[in-house]
Amino acid sequence: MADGKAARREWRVTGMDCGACAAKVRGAVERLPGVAEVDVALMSERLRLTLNEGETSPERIEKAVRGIGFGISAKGAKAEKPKVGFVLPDDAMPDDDGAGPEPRSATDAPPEPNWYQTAKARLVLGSGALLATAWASRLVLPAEVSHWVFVLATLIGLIPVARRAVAMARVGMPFTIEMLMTIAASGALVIGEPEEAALVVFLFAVGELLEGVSAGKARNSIRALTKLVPKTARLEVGRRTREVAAETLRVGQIVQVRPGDRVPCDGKVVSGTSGVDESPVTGESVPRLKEPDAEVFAGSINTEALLRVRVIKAAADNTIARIVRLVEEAESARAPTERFIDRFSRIYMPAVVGLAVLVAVVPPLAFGGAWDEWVYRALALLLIGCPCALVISVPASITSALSTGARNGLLMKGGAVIEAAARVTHVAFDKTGTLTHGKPQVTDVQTIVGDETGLLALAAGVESGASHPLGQAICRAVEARGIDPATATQSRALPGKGAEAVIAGATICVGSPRLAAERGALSETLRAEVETLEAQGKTVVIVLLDSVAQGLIALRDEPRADAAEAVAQLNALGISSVMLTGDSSRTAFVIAEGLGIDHKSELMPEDKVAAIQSLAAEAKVMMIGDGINDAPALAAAHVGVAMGSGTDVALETADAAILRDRVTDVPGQIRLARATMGNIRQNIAIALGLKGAFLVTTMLGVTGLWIAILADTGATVLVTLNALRLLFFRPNTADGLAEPASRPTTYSNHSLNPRKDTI
Ligand SMILES: Nc1ncnc2c1ncn2[C@@H]1O[C@H](COP(=O)(O)OP(=O)(O)OP(=O)(O)O)[C@@H](O)[C@H]1O
Ligand SMILES: [Zn+2]
Repeated sequence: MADGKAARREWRVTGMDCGACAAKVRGAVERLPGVAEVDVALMSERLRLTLNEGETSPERIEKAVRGIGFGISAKGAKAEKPKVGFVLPDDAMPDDDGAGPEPRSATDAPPEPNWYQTAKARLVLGSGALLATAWASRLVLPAEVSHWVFVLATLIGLIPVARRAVAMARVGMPFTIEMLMTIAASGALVIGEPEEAALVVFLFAVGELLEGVSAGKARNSIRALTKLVPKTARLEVGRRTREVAAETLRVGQIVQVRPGDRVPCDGKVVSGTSGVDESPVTGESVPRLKEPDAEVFAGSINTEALLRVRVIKAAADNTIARIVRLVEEAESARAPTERFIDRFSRIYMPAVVGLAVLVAVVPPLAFGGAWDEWVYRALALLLIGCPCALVISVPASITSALSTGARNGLLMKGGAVIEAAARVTHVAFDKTGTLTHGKPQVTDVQTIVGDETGLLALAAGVESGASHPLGQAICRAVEARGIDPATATQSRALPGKGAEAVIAGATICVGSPRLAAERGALSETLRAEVETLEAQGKTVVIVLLDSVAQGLIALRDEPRADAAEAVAQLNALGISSVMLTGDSSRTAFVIAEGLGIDHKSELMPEDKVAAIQSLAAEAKVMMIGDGINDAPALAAAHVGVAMGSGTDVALETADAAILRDRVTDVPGQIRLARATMGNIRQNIAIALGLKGAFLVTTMLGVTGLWIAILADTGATVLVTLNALRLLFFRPNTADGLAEPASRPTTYSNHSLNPRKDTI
């Protein structure tokens, strides 16, 4: 076994355009001894692995990656350029990382170079120019001379490809696209078809270039987000302000944001009131009113008045940086379909090579066919076998979808999550903070023993410091009435039931009617009172002193304005929804009726997990919660979605997140996922369809070599363009790109909450 210690290492890898490239990088290093947990991220151009340096040196890793044609540099060093071919002297390579040291994180990685500045573009231009020269030479020069110009054009395009093919064969990947190309083009030279060979090589280079364009587009549209954070900030120093680099801001410092400026950091408003447009972070373009104590995000725009903001996050941890990092990481999490296609191409490529050998050899030997003709057809078959379009079909769509999602405040952690979300049949909502605002208001106070002030002081004493929304609401109401909370000791939460503390030697408990009943404190009159309030959709808590009811407090948490609309939209998508709550069944019933949703009530926290598990056993379940209290339930669902505004959301705990406080983003996310899967299906159909058609025409001898590669390049173009359509998908309009809109079905809509149209 390994001696020495294994350490996690990270490099930046340049020149990767598609899933196939990433797979090559992975393949090249995976087989080296002492290498484990290889993770290649295409969008963030990152290679991470665990390395036992006793067995393989970091230099060996770098050499392996360079050998197959990519640039690699250890994090912290200057990135180096991918080596593509000898047409391109090193100094002609795009200087894509500017001067200076490697950026600290992926989020401030250099901008994507324009497609025409890339090495691949130069290769296309170079071999295209030679091809044109060769054609022109045919008009003026003798045939033998122009023959050699075509040979030269072929070699110039082919040599870099062949070198990569050999390097990959040496690390155990003999059946690559590059190898197919190399065999086909050199075979064409051997049988005396240099013109076709040159054209094939040229078209292949065009195809590679186009892949790069698609990857760059999606990468850019994510990175554009980080550009929204201003470079400088107006830092308060004493009574003056000084312009400093936004990156250097430290937590606790105060910055001034003038109207029209972008906020330079995640922070808390210290003074000033102004509308702030948060669209870069949440996708929500209606400005939000920010008052002292409100949180603001880096990148949002102050629209009205001067705000003074205290920095609460360092630049690298601000919400926008976290979103970009998440999306970049999501992109390296591969979808099941993608893995299937990988496996498929692994069988498919050797199969194509085998078939090509048979086609070349069997007809001439067995049936006396002409060698020339059948070798030619075999070479064409090799090119048809080129799985470029197929290989990029899934990642191209997923990358576009992740990008569109991020711009609309919908985050999904990778292809697997998108696939699962597209298949969801049931959505379970947590009630508090998800379907409702999560800010309950005290509506009624009734006493049994003593007066209202005394009752509220006891309740607030127990709840002070409580994190439960009901507890906080009680404290707020008590403070608003100018009542001092009683001094409590030994406070503790009774999860799913209430809270308890000791006040003046007595045990005071604030909790659900069920808890009161368990302690034998729920009299008939009290029960009737509770039922009346619950029938109005209110949550009732009872204050107990040593198990004797002192009175009750009723609170009401308003459903979000678009909650009913969201349920209706889910219905229209053919998805059933259910509300899960710890609240009493009567309260839950009233609220659920208003929203047109099923419900399960009086659930203890562990019951919620069990409810999800039993649902998940027979259906595809998405669970929506706040991501903090609901982490176990979110984890039990097929897709766990955290919902909340910006920094509130526990982005890291869920599979997906919704950054706006909009319930209708739940159907929006499902629509985006379905559109993405539809797009992927179209791409696979395009790729395989074109291959199939040209397989037939090639075998019949109707089409030849360059048509075969043109079909592959053409399919790559179509697949790329089709995937880019997803960048324009609007998740919140019912008629998506790929999925037909269906009529909203009617649902029962009772008294309490008439459905409001918010769209
Ligand atoms: N701190 C508390 N103070 C008073 N009552 C509480 C407290 N915590 C829980 N309860 C009581 O227990 C019930 C269930 O609480 P739980 O936290 O499981 O659900 P919830 O968060 O209120 O609602 P949901 O399940 O919809 O998010 C509440 O309705 C309330 O009656
Ligand atoms: Zn590629």
